[in-house]
Amino acid sequence: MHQTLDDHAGLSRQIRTTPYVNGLWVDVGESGTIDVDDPATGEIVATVPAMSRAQVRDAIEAAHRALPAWRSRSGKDRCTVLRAWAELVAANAEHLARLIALEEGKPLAEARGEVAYAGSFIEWFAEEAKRVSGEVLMTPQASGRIVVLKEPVGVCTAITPWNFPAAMITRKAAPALAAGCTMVVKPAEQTPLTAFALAELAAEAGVPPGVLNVVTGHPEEIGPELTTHELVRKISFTGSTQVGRLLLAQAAGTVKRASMELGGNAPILVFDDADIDTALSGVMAAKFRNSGESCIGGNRVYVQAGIYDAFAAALAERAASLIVGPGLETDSHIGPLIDQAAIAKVEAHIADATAGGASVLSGGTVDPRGGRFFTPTVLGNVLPGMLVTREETFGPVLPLIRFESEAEVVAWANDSEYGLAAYVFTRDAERTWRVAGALEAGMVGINTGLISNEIAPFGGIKQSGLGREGSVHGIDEYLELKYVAWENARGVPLPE
Ligand SMILES: NC(=O)C1=CN([C@@H]2O[C@H](COP(=O)(O)OP(=O)(O)OC[C@H]3O[C@@H](n4cnc5c(N)ncnc54)[C@H](OP(=O)(O)O)[C@@H]3O)[C@@H](O)[C@H]2O)C=CC1
Ligand SMILES: O=C(O)CCCC(=O)O
Repeated sequence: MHQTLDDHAGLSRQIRTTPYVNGLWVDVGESGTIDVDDPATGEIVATVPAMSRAQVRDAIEAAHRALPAWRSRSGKDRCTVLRAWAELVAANAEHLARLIALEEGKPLAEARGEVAYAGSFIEWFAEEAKRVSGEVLMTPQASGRIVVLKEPVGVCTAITPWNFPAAMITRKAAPALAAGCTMVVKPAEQTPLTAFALAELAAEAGVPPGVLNVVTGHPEEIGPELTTHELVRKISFTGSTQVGRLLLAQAAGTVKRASMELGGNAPILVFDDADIDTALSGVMAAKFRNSGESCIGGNRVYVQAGIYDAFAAALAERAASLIVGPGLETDSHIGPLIDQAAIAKVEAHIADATAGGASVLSGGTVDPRGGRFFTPTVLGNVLPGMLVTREETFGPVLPLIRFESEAEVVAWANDSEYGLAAYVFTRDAERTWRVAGALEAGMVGINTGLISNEIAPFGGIKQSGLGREGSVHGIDEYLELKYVAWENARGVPLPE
């Protein structure tokens, strides 16, 4: 089924509004429908089928049937298909960006950046498909060899969030397909249209039926099928730590492999010796990218006492200059938040901080536009332990905490069950490596607030997750090692 959207979205293709299973578009959901809205207006822009658990089981079985043919193709052959997918994503970049801006709400410039980011994972893993290589080792005796093979894990499922509707799919699907696995993806219910569009482009690129499937439905109903079906050998999830824990527990029953990209509470440490302009730009980027709706977004900003007052004033000025507006308006810097629950969370964090003595240096309220628009906010004199320093705010609120010593700030930064990203601004090389080593995080940005790219291993420690995505390591999440011990008959020694 096709559905045409209002012209205001400026989409250049017709959009798909139904799940994609085994090469077919599934028109009817046996569990009703799900509305997709434009967070800028609250208007329903599409209604998509909610599949039943049995329909999702069919998708898993289709992925299982597609596996033998896909895994037996050469890495070079899979590379060609993935490369064609990447090229189609690039060719349809503006359409995809507008779709993302429409259903997720992010500013167009950021949506375009996300499409490029999403495409970079497909291109990267297309290349990696050719480089999957094993090992040949000597046995303890001279008469044998150990051959280590890398084989695809098998059928994988992915559950993805709404905040990066394209990139979180390609960061999982591209390495899975490159490795020879097949996949069933369940996108967030707020952003299924981007997922359908990616599936359509994959099909046009030559990804065979059943190799990449997209299902939609109510998570409590279909989630257990994705995490417990015997044929599924791996689950990959990006989202909240709370849901990640639940999925891990469900998957434990059939001992599946798991990759988990979960919540964060990224600290930003700005030392007196920082280059102030670099630090201001870095903090703004780390905090306000995607309107603060990012797991690696700076959640709490520690500023050393010597520069605190001037830094706070400059940040408040920069935040006040950001333009709030619909993602599809080209001059917007901060789009609407995803839903009313997100607004409520932001308000609760601000209320808790101000009740404890923090001051609002900029913003602090729902934007005059109303709806889901929130004014970029800077809070001063925030104290460690306040809600805004403990929980992921996932919104445009930047809390500033004054610190005196390196030891003190490292202890505060590490006082969290999360360990995803951290940022440090300093010009002292010795401090750089000392602090980067001491921070409990999977990723540390030094003098930068932007750390995401396809080349780097993305992932967290502690309760921020398991495994790494992107980089040369990302494909290993979809490969099993098999070792074959080979002995010469009668133990005849082999030549060196
Ligand atoms: N680490 C990250 O990248 C992200 C972190 N978050 C954090 O989580 C908070 C809440 O956001 P939210 O969107 O609710 O995040 P969730 O973790 O609830 O959602 C992420 C994905 O998990 C799915 N899901 C939710 N519950 C289940 C379930 N029981 N079984 C199977 N799948 C499930 C969602 O489906 P559905 O959409 O259908 O509910 C969605 O596809 C945010 O404020 C933020 O703090 C959110 C998004 C990304
Ligand atoms: O916030 C997230 O859900 C993780 C994606 C962010 C990124 O890759 O930069």
